[in-house]
Amino acid sequence: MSRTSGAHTPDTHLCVLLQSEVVLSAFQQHKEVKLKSSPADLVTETDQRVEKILISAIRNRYPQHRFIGEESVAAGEHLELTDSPTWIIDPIDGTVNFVHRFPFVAISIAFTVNRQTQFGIVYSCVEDKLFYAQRGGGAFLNGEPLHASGQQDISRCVVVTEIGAERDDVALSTMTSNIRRLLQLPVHGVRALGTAAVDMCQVATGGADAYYHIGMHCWDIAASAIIVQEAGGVVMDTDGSEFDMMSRRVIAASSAAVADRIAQVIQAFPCCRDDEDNCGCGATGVN
Ligand SMILES: O=P(O)(O)OC(CO)CO
Ligand SMILES: [Mg+2]
Ligand SMILES: [Mg+2]
Repeated sequence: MSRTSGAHTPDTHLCVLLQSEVVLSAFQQHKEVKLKSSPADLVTETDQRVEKILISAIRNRYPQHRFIGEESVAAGEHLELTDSPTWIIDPIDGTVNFVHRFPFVAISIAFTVNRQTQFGIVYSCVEDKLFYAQRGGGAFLNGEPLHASGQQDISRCVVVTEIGAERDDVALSTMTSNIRRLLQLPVHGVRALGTAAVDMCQVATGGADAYYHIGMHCWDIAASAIIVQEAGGVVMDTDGSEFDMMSRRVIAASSAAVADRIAQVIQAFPCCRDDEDNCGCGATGVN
């Protein structure tokens, strides 16, 4: 990468580790909680603060770069992924966990050029686990190489998913029936940690064999998607097509066989793309 469009993971690691101190020091404290799109979509002052500090630190160093940040978008900023160098930031992935002190919360940062992710960093703050991957350079956890399990047989898989923040009937019945369909295959188990970024990183470690979800946003999944790919896993859309971080649909798996099988089994529900304001499907674009 060139000096002007490029950015380097060590700089960003440092930035993320510094901000994790902010997250950890607030973790045990009482938090003022506000609702966003649903009673289960929460934001705290720490989410907003961490995002502001990260963007200002990165902008200082790379003034030409663009940003897509969860809390900036929630505050009304237009969400658009262009060919320009862009940082996609989730300041706290797992805000519900953070509010309840359930110990899985992460800072997630992806960097894209020409809409292609160049590197991704997920720092699981309480666990003190730094996951990262650079395109073509492999995936690592605290400096040690990561490898997906390579499992090919869906009936021997641990599958991770999330309940999500949607509470409408169609989303809830589709989500629960998808879990039921997988359990009936059967799979070995279905898990949910409350943070999509850390869920997907479990696939990169081989601790889980697959993750799927409909309704996450680009900031939840962009960094962990490249971490899964660089660990030898497969990332695709839930309809079996190529992964598109704006589609809000993702399967991350240990192998193409497992990803394909999950795509065959699960059903989708209407969900506006991240980069489409009014798609007309009746579901909200930002939640
Ligand atoms: O806590 P956040 O950033 O809203 O993300 C959630 C999405 O439901 C977990 O991945
Ligand atoms: Mg998130
Ligand atoms: Mg968040």
